[in-house]
Amino acid sequence: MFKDKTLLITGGTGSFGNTVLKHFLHTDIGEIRIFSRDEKKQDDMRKFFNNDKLKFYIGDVRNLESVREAVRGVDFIFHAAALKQVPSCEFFPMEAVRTNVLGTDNVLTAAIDEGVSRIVCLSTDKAAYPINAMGTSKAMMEKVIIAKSRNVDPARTLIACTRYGNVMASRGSVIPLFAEQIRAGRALTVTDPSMTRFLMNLDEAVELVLFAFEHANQGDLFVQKADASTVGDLAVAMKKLFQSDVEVRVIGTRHGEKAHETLLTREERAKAEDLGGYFRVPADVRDLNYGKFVEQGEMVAESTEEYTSHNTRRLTVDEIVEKVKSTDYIQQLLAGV
Ligand SMILES: O=c1ccn([C@@H]2O[C@H](COP(=O)(O)OP(=O)(O)O[C@H]3O[C@H](CO)[C@H](O)[C@H](O)[C@H]3O)[C@@H](O)[C@H]2O)c(=O)[nH]1
Repeated sequence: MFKDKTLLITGGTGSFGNTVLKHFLHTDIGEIRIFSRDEKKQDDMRKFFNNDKLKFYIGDVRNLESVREAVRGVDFIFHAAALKQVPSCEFFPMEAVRTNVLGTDNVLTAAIDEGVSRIVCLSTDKAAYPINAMGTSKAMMEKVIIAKSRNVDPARTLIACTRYGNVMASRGSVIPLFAEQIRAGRALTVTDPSMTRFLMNLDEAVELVLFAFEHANQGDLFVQKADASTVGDLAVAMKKLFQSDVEVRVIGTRHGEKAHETLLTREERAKAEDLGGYFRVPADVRDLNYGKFVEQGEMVAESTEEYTSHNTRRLTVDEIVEKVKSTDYIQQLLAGV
């Protein structure tokens, strides 16, 4: 599907963008455009990949004109640009609104006007039953996606969404933090040992986007089934991996944190289609006129449980060690790079 096509990745200098390039740059794809705000990161990538298929656009999803320029002539978009750190969004919620909600609206507006044929947007488990500003802004982003998708012909522009769990070793996340603490011989700062998170690696995150890309109907939301771990077990696994005997110190939860994450709400799971490794949640395509449902009776959702990091399969400490060890970040640390 990608032969000779042009793919735009918003927020493309992040770990997701880099992993997509690892998978795609040497295929028969025509061009990959990286759109982001940071000229330094773009320059590093330009030098690192040194490939004519790769083009760079400086801009900000908050600025529609800059998005329009990058979208011109594009066939497909992976929309990854976001503010995604939970604590910082708690302090600057309007910044999350500007990037995650208004920015997504800009990307979709430009894409629809330009007739981009497929767009996959990246969301997070924190958007399901959100309690923090980051999750709330991503929940609104999902609503913008579905509302936009209702008014566009899928044969011209198809829009889908994916929801991730925690991507292991992503920038600013707990695994690099624990690794640094171990290297410095300091105690591991565990917020709450019983807190759970879905653990995904970057390749799985890209697989999820590609699965959505291939299988989506208009407005669909996709999640990948994933295993989870407690933070306490993650700390034990990191100590085991680095053969360290540093202490573990419990510091209490941070701003806006949930004990457990939800990949599918109960309502979504009731209508989700089980596709083996993935769930597809179709968009609610009813219009605003509920009269016909009242007259003809309404389908009642089955009583299904939500899909959370608490009720999914729990990894053992040894499984966490293996999973964490598979990340490039840890491989490089172990190799002393
Ligand atoms: O010093 C710390 C920091 C974090 N944690 C715990 O480790 C787990 C993971 O924390 P991260 O900061 O790595 O991740 P979050 O769950 O807060 O959010 C992360 O996952 C999101 C997706 O769900 C987004 O990708 C977001 O960018 C990323 O920060 C949490 O239970 C947290 O409480 C600790 O125990 N000690």
